Amino acid sequence: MLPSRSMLNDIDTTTQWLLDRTRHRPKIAIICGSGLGQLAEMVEEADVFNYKDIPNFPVTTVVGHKGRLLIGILNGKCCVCMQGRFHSYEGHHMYKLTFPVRVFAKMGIKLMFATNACGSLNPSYNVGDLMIMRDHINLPGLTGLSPLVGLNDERFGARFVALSTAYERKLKTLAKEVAKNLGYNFIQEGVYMMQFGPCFETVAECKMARTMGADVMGMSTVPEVTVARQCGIRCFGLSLVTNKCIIDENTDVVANHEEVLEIGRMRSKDTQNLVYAMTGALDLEEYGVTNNNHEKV
Ligand SMILES: O=P(O)(O)O[C@H]1O[C@H](CO)[C@@H](O)[C@H]1O
Ligand code: HPA
Repeated sequence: MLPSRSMLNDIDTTTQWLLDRTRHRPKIAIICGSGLGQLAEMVEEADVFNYKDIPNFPVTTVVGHKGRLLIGILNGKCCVCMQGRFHSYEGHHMYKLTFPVRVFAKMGIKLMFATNACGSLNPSYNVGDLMIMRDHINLPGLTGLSPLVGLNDERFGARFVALSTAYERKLKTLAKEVAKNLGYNFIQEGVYMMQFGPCFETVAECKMARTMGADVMGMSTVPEVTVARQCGIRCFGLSLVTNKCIIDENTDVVANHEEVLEIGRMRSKDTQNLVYAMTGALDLEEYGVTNNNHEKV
């Protein structure tokens, strides 16, 4: 279903509903990927909302995605954190699965950190590596499935959105500095390819993706970043390599979601520490935040 005028009005309703129920005024949004939900537990003084209680919010159906929104303080910065995201393969229209991002824009969010689990295509990557997203390839988008298809509400941004600057350069640099200070020797920087899911890729698809320039494959993040960029939100993407994509027809090893969650748990603390340190190091004034009050006035 394409967005209608009334669906666009739902954004205002949901934003106001949340702002009426929290004293916080977040400037940073964080989205937790599969198995990475523990990140949300670091948010202090949190007002917590179950997705099912938030008007117009979709609900999560995937194991490893808890379905809670937390609004509070992370390392001195006011954040909203999605403990669990929505995926197109769950049956959500791209417009609906990115609904929270538009709500965030209305709330005044300036920066978005999106995390995800992914399979690696790049032979030099290892399971457990964290990849800073340099860029993405939007396979569904290139074949006509974009969250920006349909009615465009100019309040959120332009009809035609430039994505050559999808991932903020300053945030990539900051991530590398912070990772170095933390002594991480498992940091990569590369290109994430989104496929629609929910099937893991065939061998031929992996070979195609590698040829096209992808370092990792996943089934999320790109719609959220697309909408965030339309709204002028600066984005940072972090992918945890939870498995290697299978590029050999003669093996019986197969990808599976349990392994994805297990590696997520294994790297949970390291991912948390990186996001925590980055958040603390951010100078929000550089991102147009002049009033850094945490609370409503
Ligand atoms: O992208 P996130 O939400 O981290 O989840 C990844 O893990 C799931 C597959 O195991 C897929 O949903 C894939 O996109
Ligand atoms: N492919 C697609 N999505 C994924 C993978 C994968 O191998 N691992 C985790 N999410």
